[in-house]
Amino acid sequence: MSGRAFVKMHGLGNDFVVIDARKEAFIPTEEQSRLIADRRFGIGCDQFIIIENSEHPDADAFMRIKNADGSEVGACGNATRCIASLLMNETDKDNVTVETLAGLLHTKREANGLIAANMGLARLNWQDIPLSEERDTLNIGIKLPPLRNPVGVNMGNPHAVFFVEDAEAIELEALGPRLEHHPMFPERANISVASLIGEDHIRLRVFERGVGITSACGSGACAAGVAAARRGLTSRKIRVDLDGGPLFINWQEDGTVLMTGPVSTAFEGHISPELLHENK
Ligand SMILES: N[C@@H](CCC[C@H](N)C(=O)O)C(=O)O
Repeated sequence: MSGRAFVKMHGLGNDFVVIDARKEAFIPTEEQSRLIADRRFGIGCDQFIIIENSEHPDADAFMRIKNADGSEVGACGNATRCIASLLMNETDKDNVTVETLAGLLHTKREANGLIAANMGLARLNWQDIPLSEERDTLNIGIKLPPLRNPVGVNMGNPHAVFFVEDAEAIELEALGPRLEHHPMFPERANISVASLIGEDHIRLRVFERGVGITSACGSGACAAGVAAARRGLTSRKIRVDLDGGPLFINWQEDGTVLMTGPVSTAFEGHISPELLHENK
C-alpha cells in the first residue's frame, strides 16, 4: 500500500489523524494539514497530530499539534491521552511522558483502562476578565445572553470559560467564532460555556479555536474545572460532561491539573500521495 500510514483516534469524539514521524520525517505545510483535516476533501479530524522523536531525556516522544485550520498549538488534552495510550501499547509501560510545545506531560493508564494526563500548571493569566455592563455586546454584533465575566485559564493554550445558567441554551455556533477572534484575546481563544448541574458536576460546551464546536475538549475541561473551583462553584475535583461524554478533572494542590477519560482507535489507513499534492 503506498502513501503515508496514519491512525484515526479519538477521545470522546474529539478526533485526530495521527502520523508517526519518528522513523520517517513528516513536515506538512499549513495547507496540507488543513487538507488532511478536511472532512470532505481529506480524511477529517479536529486535530492533526504528528509524533516525533523527543530530544528530552525524560520524554517518550514529542507530539506536534495542528488544528483543523492548519495552525500549530501548544496543547491538546485528548490527543495527549490518545498518544500516551499508543506509546503505552508500544512500550508495554503504564506511565509515559509526552513532550509538547507547552512542556512535558506525564500520563498513566489506570486499572480501569482510562488514561490520565497531568496537563501541567493552570495559569490564570487573564483570570476574571472584566466586562463592563455597557459592553454587553462586546462589539461582536450580537446581543449576548446573560454571561458573567469569563475566567481566563491557560493550559498551554488559551481558554475563556463563561458560566451561564444553562449551557444548552447558548447559541455557541454564533457566539464562538465572534469571541474566538475578539481583540481581548490576542492569540484568539477557545471559548466555553459551562453550567453547574450537580455537586462537583458541570456541563461544558466548547467552541475550539481553529476548529469550531467539538464533542469534547480536554484542555477546555481542565480550564473549566479550574475556573469552577476558582469561582467557588465546585471543589477542585469534578466531573465535566461534554457532548461526547464525561472527563474527570482534578486541580491538584500543586497547581497542576489531572484529566482522566477514555481513548479509542477508530481505524488505520494510508494517505493517498495525491491528497498531499492536490489543491482544492
Ligand atoms: N481538542 C483539544 C484542544 C486543541 C487545541 C485548541 N483547539 C487550541 O487551539 O488551543 C483538547 O482536547 O484539549
